[in-house]
Amino acid sequence: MANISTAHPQAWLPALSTVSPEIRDWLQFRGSLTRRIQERCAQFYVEPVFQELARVYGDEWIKMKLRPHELALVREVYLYCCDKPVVFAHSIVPHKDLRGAWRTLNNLGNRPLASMLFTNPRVKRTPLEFKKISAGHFLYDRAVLRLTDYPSHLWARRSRFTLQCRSILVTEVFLPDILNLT
Ligand SMILES: C=C(O[C@@H]1C=C(C(=O)O)C=C[C@H]1O)C(=O)O
Repeated sequence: MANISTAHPQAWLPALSTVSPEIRDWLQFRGSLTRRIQERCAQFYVEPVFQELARVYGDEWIKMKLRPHELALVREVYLYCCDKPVVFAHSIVPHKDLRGAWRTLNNLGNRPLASMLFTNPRVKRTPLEFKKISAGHFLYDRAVLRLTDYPSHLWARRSRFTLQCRSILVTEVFLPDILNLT
C-alpha cells in the first residue's frame, strides 16, 4: 500500500527545495518560534481564535492515528508582532490524550504553547514536514482571515511533540509579515 505521505499529491514534504533563503530560515528553525519572534519584536502576543473539541482536517487523523470521526481538541492562534499577525498556528490533541500529559492545554488561554513544549526535557519533537498552501486549503483559508491582502500562497510546517507516548500535532503557517522581522 502506497505511503499516503508520499504518494498523495497533497502530501507534506520532508524537505524544502524551491523556497527563498529568508522563508527557509523560518520554516526550518527547530527552536521555540515564540522565543525567536519575541527576540525580534517589541510587543509580542498570542491571540487565541479557536479552541474546541472538533473533527480534524485532511490527513491529520491519519497522522495522529485517529479514527476518521474521532474528536480532538483543536487550538488555533495568531502570533502577533505589534499589530501584525506573523504566524497562524493550528494544534490538535486527541480527546483521549487530554486527561494525560497535555491536560494543561485545556486552560492555556493566550499563553503560548511553547511554554508547555520547550520547558519540559521529556517532550520530544518529530521531524518537520512542509507544505505550500493556497486558497481552498483549510489552513490557508483560516490563516488569511486576519490579512488585508491575500497572498497567492503561504508556507506551512508541522511536527508532532510527544510526551508519555501522547502527541500533539502542531502546524504553523507563516504569514507575509514574518519576513519583516529582522
Ligand atoms: C510551538 C510553539 O508555540 C507556538 C504557539 C502556539 C500556541 O500558543 O498555540 C502554537 C504553535 C507555535 O507557533 C513555539 O513557540 O515554537
